[in-house]
Formats: sequence, structure tokens, C-alpha cells
Amino acid sequence: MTDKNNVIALDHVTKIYKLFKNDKKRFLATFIKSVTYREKRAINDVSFSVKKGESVALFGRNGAGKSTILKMITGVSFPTHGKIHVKGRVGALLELTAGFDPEFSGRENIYLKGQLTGMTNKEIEEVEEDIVEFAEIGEYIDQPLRTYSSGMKARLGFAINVCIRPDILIVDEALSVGDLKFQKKCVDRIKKMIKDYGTTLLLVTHSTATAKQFCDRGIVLRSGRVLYDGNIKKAVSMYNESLKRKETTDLTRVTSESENRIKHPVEMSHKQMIILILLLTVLVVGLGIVLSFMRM
Ligand SMILES: Nc1ncnc2c1ncn2[C@@H]1O[C@H](COP(=O)(O)OP(=O)(O)OP(=O)(O)O)[C@@H](O)[C@H]1O
Repeated sequence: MTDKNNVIALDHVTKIYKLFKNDKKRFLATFIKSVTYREKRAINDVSFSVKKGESVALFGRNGAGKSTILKMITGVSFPTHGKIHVKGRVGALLELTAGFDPEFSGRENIYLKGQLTGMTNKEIEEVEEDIVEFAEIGEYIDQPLRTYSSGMKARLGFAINVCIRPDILIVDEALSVGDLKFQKKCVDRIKKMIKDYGTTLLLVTHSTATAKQFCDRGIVLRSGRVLYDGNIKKAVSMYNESLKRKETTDLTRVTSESENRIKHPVEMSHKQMIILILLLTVLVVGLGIVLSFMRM
């Protein structure tokens, strides 16, 4: 990161998804390089940086690439080309219930999520009661998560992410958690984090009013590229304009494999990884048995 005030920096980032004809092909691609696939360039040579304490809104029509960028910043996904630098602890209000264990109680899940973000047990202990109080799920906090309603799970997810005192808060349309009273509490909390702790905010929303409420800067994406980056008012009007315009570019342009083959290895899912490990184990055990027979 060249500027030391930057906490997020995207440097010529491109994300290409591989589109396989079916799951069988996707699985085979793990082992066989020649399996055919098409490509979707979801993010195309995007560069921008965000300074500590800045609040930035990310706009774009459906499929413009907003979630893909957020996923790469939170480390859930990786760029195909280019680099992403992130400095500090990230609180992500994306899939609020991701990473929860349904058999663990709410309280145990607080520790699970906290540890996943790299916090020590002592640090989690310090914010535990704040989280319990913010989530407002009463005595259910000590019950297994599988007994929670989806709203309760989302509230706990929200509470954890805002109470762990993140340096960077990433919000993707997550301000509609719970009832109106809870929503107001969430908005107030985020404002307090920005004002009192200098938290950096990256907000994805289709509500331009919400964006104006929090952000001074807006980035408008179009077909995976940055269309505008600057003042929030101008960004909002650019975004509104882009909504009126009939999209002429093909948002889901897919290039043929021969045109544009990705050089780095196929990303494996957990399931594929387990099957691969099992196959290797069977192979090693089989070889061991054959060798021991040969020695006899
Ligand atoms: N895992 C994936 N595999 C293949 N294509 C994908 C994948 N995830 C996203 N895409 C494609 O990448 C493009 C960008 O998707 P993304 O979810 O980032 O858009 P978005 O701006 O967040 O849209 P929305 O406002 O609808 O949430 C879309 O065309 C989408 O179909």
C-alpha cells in the first residue's frame, strides 16, 4: 500500500469466474486441465483506494460487480489478476449468519466468530456483554443457534460484527435487519463507530438516501468497471442516470475458453477437496498393501 493512510487498496483487480456446463465438469476440472469452461469477467481492471475514516458507497446495477468486490476485500474470494491490500480488522455485514455453528449456543458462536477474525479470547470477553446486549435475544443467548429464528440469527451476526470494533466495516444491504427499532439502533451504532472510533465504512446499497446519509464519496460500477469515483452527490446522479439507460453492453459477457484461458489452478470447493483427500488416502493405502504383498 503506497499511501500509509489507505486501509483498502485495489490495484488493477480483475475477477474472472469460470462457468462450467454442469457440476460434473466443475468437479472433473479439479483433476483434468482440458475440461472446457467459459469465462465471466465480473471485475475488469478496477483500481481504487479508501483512506482510514472514509465512508464510501458502492453503487451499480444488478450484476455490476459490487458483491464480488466486497467478497475479495473480506478475503472470501480472490482476484484473478491484480492485488488487494486491506489494513486492520474487518467487520463484514454481508452474509450475517455465515460461519455460525447451529449446535453451538449464541454465546459460543460469539467466541467462534471472534476467533475467526483473529481476536484473542480476552478481547472477545471484553466485548461479549456488549454483543449480548446489542443483539437483544434474551436468554436464548445460551441456547443452541438451531433454536433461533432467522431474524435472531441475523441480529446476533450484526451485533458481533459491529461490537468487535472493526477498523473497516463492510455493509452490503444489511441495514434492514430486524424491526424498525432495531434498524434505527444499527444505523445509530454505525454512525457512532464512524464518528467516535474513526471506522472506515464501505457501503453497498441501492438506496441513494441511505448512501447520502453515511457517505461523502461514491463509486459507481458498470459491467465490472469503475464508471465514476468522487463526490457522493455526483455519484448518486450518475447512478440514477445509469438506471434510466438501457444497458447495451452484455453484463454477462462470456468469453470462450480458447479466447481467454485462465492460467492459475481451479479453485476447489470443500467437497471436492475432501473427495480428493479420500482418493489420495485410498491410493496410498492401496499402494502400501501391494508393496507389503510384494515383500512377502
Ligand atoms: N460464483 C460465481 N460464478 C459465476 N459468476 C458469478 C459468480 N458470482 C457472481 N457472478 C457474476 O458476476 C457478476 C457480478 O456479480 P455480483 O454479485 O458481484 O454483482 P452485484 O453488483 O453485487 O449485483 P447485485 O446488485 O444483484 O447483488 C454477475 O454477472 C454475476 O452473475
